[in-house]
Order: sequence, then C-alpha cells, then structure tokens
Amino acid sequence: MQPTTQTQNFLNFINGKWSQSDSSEVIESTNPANPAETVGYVQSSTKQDLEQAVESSKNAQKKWKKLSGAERGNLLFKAAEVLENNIEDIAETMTREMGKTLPEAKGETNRGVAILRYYAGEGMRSEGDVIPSTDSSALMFSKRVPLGVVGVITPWNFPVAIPLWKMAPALIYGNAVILKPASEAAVTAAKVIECFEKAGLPEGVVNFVTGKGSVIGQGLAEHKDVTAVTFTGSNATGNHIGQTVAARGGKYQLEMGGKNPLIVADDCDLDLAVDAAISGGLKSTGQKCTCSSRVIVQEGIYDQFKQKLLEKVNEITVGDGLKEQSWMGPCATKSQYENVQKYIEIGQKEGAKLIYGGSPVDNDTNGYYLEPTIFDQVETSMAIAQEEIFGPVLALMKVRTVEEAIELANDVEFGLSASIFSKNIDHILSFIDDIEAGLVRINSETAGVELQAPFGGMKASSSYSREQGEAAKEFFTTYKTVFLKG
Ligand SMILES: NC(=O)C1=CN([C@@H]2O[C@H](COP(=O)(O)OP(=O)(O)OC[C@H]3O[C@@H](n4cnc5c(N)ncnc54)[C@H](OP(=O)(O)O)[C@@H]3O)[C@@H](O)[C@H]2O)C=CC1
Ligand SMILES: O=C(O)CCC(=O)C(=O)O
Repeated sequence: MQPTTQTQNFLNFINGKWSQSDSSEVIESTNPANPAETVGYVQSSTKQDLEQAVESSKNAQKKWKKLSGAERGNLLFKAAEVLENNIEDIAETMTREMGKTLPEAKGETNRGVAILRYYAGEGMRSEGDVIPSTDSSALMFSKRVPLGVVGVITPWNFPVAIPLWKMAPALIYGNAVILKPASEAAVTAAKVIECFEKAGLPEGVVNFVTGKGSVIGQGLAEHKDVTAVTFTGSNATGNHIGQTVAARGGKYQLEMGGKNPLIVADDCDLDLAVDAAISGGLKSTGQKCTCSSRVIVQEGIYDQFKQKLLEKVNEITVGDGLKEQSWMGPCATKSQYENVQKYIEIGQKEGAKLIYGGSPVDNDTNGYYLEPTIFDQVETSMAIAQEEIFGPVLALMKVRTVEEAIELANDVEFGLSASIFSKNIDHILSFIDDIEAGLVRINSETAGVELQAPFGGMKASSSYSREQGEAAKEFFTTYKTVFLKG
C-alpha cells in the first residue's frame, strides 16, 4: 500500500517523471537514532518498472551522447548549483536516515557538489589521442565513446557522494544511468535525483528505481541492455554482481570491503597517530570501507599509545547525529547494530582483551547506539582482525619492527587503504613499496578520499578498476580507433 502522506512518499524517476511502482508496495526507511520515526517510504519496484527505466535510458542515451561535452557539463554545473542550494535539507535527511552526524553529512553533500563540478569540467577536456600511422597519408586517432546504459548500485554509508561519484562521470562521458540506491538510504538518494530533475537534464538520461537488491540490483546485473554496472557494497553481493554481469559479457566495476591497517612506528608523532586512529576508525561510527580497523603499534610506543587512545576515546560523545554535542551517531541499521555486537562477542571468545566499550548505549529512543570499542592483544588469526566489522571497533596489535608491521598489515584478504605514522624515511619508503593497498597514506588517517585522484583497492577490495579522478574515464568509456584516409 502507498502511504497517504505524500510528503513522505518517494517515487521512482523514470523517463523524466516521478511514478509509483507497478507493485503498489513501498519500503519504509527509518531513523536509526529513533527507529520509531519514519523518514520516508520508497517504491518496492518490480522488474517491469526496471524494464521501463532501461527502455527510457536506451532511447535517451542516443540523443544525450550527441550533445557536446560542454553542453552536458553545463547541465552538471546546474545540478551542482541545485545540490548546493539544498545542502541543509539533504544533509539533515542523510543524518536522519543513516545516522552520521550533521557536520559529516554536510561535508559529504559539499563533496557531492565538488564531484559534480569536477566532472562538469571534464566535458571540455581531451577525449582521445592522435596516433602516428605507418601510412604517412593517413590520420589515425583514438576517440573515447560512451558505453550506453550504466547501472549504478550503491550502499547506504555515503548516500550522496557514492551515487554522485559514479553518476557524474557516467553522464559527462555520454552514458545514461539508472540508479538503484541502498534501500536504507533511498530517501536521501531521491533528493539527489530531484537536483538532476531541477537542473533540467533531458528525460530518461537519469532514471531512479528503488527496491530490493535481489530484484532491482539483480535485474540491472542481468539485463542485456545495461552495458555496464558499477557497484559499491559488500564482497558477497559485489562478487555475485560481477559474476552475473561477466556471464552476459557486460562490463563491471566493484568497490567492496576493507580491513585497513594503521601502523604506528616508535618514531611517530604520538598525538597525530592517536587522533588518526580515532578519526579514521570511529568517524561515521566506523562505517567506511576506508576506516582504520586494525591499529598495529610498535612495542616501544605501545603502552603510551594505548593510554592516550583510551583517554581520548573517553571524550567521545555518542548520540543523535542531529545534536551538536554528538561526535558519533548510531549504527545505520538494526542489522549493522546486531552484526557489530556479534563481532564484539566473537572477539572476546577468541581471547582478545576488551579494554574499552563493547556495549550498547542506553537511550530513550531505542536508537542503535554502541560505545566506541577497543580490543587489545588481538592476533592476526582472529576474526576481528580479518573480517570487515563496519562498526566502531578498533583492534590493537603489537609488533617489534616496522617490517613485521607491514607483514601483518598485508596478512588479510583486503587491500583498500593503509597508513603509517613515522618520521623515518626508510620506514616510509618501504611502506610505500611493500604495502598491499590501493590507497597508501603517510602520517594521515586511512579514510579521506580526494575526488580528483584514483580510488580503489587491491586484492579482494576491488575488481582492480579504479573510480574517481581521471581514472573514471577508463570505466565509463570505451575507444574507437579511427583510421582516416582521403
Ligand atoms: N564497501 C563499502 O563501502 C560497504 C560495505 N558494506 C559491507 O557490507 C555489509 C552488509 O551491508 P549491506 O547493506 O547488506 O550491503 P550489500 O552489498 O548487500 O548492499 C549494497 C547494495 O547492493 C544491493 N544489493 C543487495 N543484494 C543484491 C543483489 N543480489 N544483486 C544486486 N544488488 C544487490 C543493495 O540493495 P538493498 O539495500 O535493497 O539490499 C544495495 O543497494 C556491511 O556490514 C559492510 O561490511 C556495506 C556498505 C558499504
Ligand atoms: O573514505 C571515504 O571518503 C570513502 C569511503 C568509501 O568509499 C566507502 O566507505 O564506501
């Protein structure tokens, strides 16, 4: 049944129109700080809805790709302006829908504006190369061309930035897109789509279909007319999508988990390292694929580091992300909340020593709040050292040397981000050389992605393709090699 209060009912956006799903069913999105509060309803769409979106995207893309890059860019500049004018509302919706604090939500929305502007500018940049031919009377050049229709499947942890860093490059290079956002953050995503509508993108160039991952996400992965699928989320879902798209000869890009190490060397600036462990590990309630979940500390500084870390973590205020005093909000969903608690239990059973937190935080609204949690004496064989927890949990590990630290850092299936705190250039250089990670950070936290640089991981963290910056061009375009003779 569709809800009666229209202000809370968010529709699909297909062929330039907001429309109800064929199913007449909706999915409720609630506030993790107060699960009794409904943030909105989105459509529980069907394969027929998706079919309409694909048809509309296919038609629209034929005209969209004929516009000049500058014309497409102007529309993205407009979308950026509309988003910028709606920052307050969109950021507040994000906080209410997935829990991150309002300053973080505003920061993310501002980042969305910058992403749109960056890719709008790409419309005026080179789209190929002249290549000398062996025939001196011929002109040979490569020309980048769009792929066609791109399916965008996104998670709930960055409901503005991730859809935009996938959609903006797809659009500027002449593709049409269909966004299927995570159900838990789909209201925020709907508000982003409203910005594209208000910017006046031609109908069908951006479509938005909400619904179950197993129906709409799976439908995008299977559809023969969806040339490429870009995904961020869990490894299980990502690998399944990759296999499905590959089986029909489509192109795919997967950004998945991380178990990111932060190495603290004896010679580091201790205060900076402590701040980085807290910010990188606990901001966004630890729900970033780039968050620092393993803190590997050299024995000479271990006790000092641990003591300072405990002092600083003790200052953290957990609470509703809309309240100014809250530094850390709730877990985004009930299943995240339960999953993190399950890992805290496993850690204790495995023999790690719980030295801080580990429990739910009492509150009047039944919000999914957990204490920031620190484990000591963590061994690399433990599940809490190997598996992505996606919650406010730090695992401390002691090593003798920096070489040992790097070896330990690499001893996981993931390879997204890694950082070292050290003033020793030899340590820094061997870290850059030997660490198995796509993002290598020195004297800086593991999280913190810059939109103009390639983003992605090694090993099980990614499908080896890269997003953002100019690297996005590789995924969202293909080449024509033109040989021209008079
Ligand atoms: N790398 C990252 O940034 C992220 C990692 N994660 C990891 O994943 C864990 C689980 O989170 P969860 O939200 O379930 O992540 P998922 O990977 O299941 O969800 C990500 C997206 O994929 C969609 N999806 C789900 N099933 C399918 C399918 N069969 N085919 C196509 N698309 C599908 C989801 O839709 P729907 O929401 O409707 O299910 C959502 O849009 C977290 O605990 C964390 O460890 C989660 C989010 C981000
Ligand atoms: O750290 C960031 O800013 C981005 C992290 C990210 O892409 C993710 O968590 O999915």
